[in-house]
Amino acid sequence: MSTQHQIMDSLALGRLEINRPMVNLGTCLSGSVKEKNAQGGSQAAHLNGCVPLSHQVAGHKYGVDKVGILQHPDGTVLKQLQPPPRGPREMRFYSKVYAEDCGDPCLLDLQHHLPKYFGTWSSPEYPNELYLKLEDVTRRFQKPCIMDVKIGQKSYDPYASHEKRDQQIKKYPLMEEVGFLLLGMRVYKVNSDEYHSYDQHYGRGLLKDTIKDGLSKFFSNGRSLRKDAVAASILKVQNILRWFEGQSQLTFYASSLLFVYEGLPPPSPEGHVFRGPPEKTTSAADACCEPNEEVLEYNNNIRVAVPLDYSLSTMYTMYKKGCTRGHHGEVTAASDTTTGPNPQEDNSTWKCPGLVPAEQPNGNGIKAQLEEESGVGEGGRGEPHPEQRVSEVEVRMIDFAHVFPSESQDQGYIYGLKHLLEVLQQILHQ
Ligand SMILES: Nc1ncnc2c1ncn2[C@@H]1O[C@H](COP(=O)(O)OP(=O)(O)OP(=O)(O)O)[C@@H](O)[C@H]1O
Ligand SMILES: O=P(O)(O)O[C@@H]1[C@H](O)[C@H](O)[C@@H](OP(=O)(O)O)[C@H](OP(=O)(O)O)[C@H]1O
Repeated sequence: MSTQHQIMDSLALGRLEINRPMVNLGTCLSGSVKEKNAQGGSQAAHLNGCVPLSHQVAGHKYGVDKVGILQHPDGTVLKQLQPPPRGPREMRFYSKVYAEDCGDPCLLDLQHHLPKYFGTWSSPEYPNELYLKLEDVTRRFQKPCIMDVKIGQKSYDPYASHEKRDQQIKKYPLMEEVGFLLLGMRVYKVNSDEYHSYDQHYGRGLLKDTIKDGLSKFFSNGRSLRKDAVAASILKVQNILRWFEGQSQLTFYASSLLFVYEGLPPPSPEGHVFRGPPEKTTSAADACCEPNEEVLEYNNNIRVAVPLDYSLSTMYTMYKKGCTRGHHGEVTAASDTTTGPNPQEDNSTWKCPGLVPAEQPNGNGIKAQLEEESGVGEGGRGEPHPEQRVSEVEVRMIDFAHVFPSESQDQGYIYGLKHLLEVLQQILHQ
């Protein structure tokens, strides 16, 4: 039996091993940084029940013999640990933030902006090949529109070789000035029922004066500019900025924000929701123009009864009024059931790493846990209750292969966030 089949087999039998991560971020983050070296190749192309992440919009460096990121039907993704030092560093970052005994309010607050972490996973056949088991941020969306934006003025860390530094600078010389880079996106077009994909080259081609238009493609569904999604994204990014302005213990390089919003249009007055035929995808080098798009202002999914002449600022204010201040002072949509769990309210379920209770060795409990929190019932991608639809935007921080301890604010990341917010505001008010 091939190794791949062995892994598939063990998954089918539910023989998953959830490993308790080694929690020692301090050592890892401050430890010596070795050059990236090759890890033993992974033989698994598909793990049973898992599929390669169809919506992966960035991060294709794994090569042919690597699994990369897999989507599990329980509402999680498995991210293969990258070769050292990146993979272990990312693992220890998650382990620290989600540590069971974590009492640091700053890190507890950070959990709200990250995918939930369920520890590491490996197959019995390949116990040395580790995967990070993470919440699939797109899981509750029917037609997820996804964008990956790398944040910061430097996309290389202080330990990077000259070669690596040059490689990164050459890829996007404007990083220092712009503070962010669009790595990729996938946009659902309601008029054609297709996804348009934009790869890293699209983002690298954006200059200062074209960034706004470049970014607004993410919110253009072929029929309208989704200002509701822009406004909701702004609120989420502002929360992240607030977190960064309040912390001086971590510095992030080459880390991303993952944006997701529901691409399906809101239900018709009769309550019908257009789901469209099965997905089609086009690569959209040529899909950058949206002729005759009108700017409609509608809530993503809730039908908001508003007079036609409502100004955008009124809409935006209305949107904001649907928001409350969360437990940690963060702003969340009133019906937002998707932000991370409040560890102080629920000590039993989300107590940090290792995370998957022993009695759920195949991780099946994760699905129920995620569903319970998102209010999505059996099927995972079912129709959410109308009241939940206002919050159907996610902005989460991902990719922590280059996170280091610090003693000052992360100015590079803050700069990037502020500029990104400026551009989003411009899109909102255009
Ligand atoms: N938790 C998640 N939920 C849903 N999708 C995810 C999640 N994490 C990652 N992805 C998808 O996978 C892509 C790559 O993720 P990530 O940046 O973590 O991988 P990477 O291999 O480290 O990438 P890079 O080569 O850019 O460093 C993202 O752009 C996104 O499309
Ligand atoms: O967008 P591309 O062209 O795929 O470029 C990759 C991207 O910048 C990754 O973020 C980076 O990994 P890190 O962020 O972890 O450095 C990787 O470095 P690598 O070539 O050294 O793997 C680059 O190749």
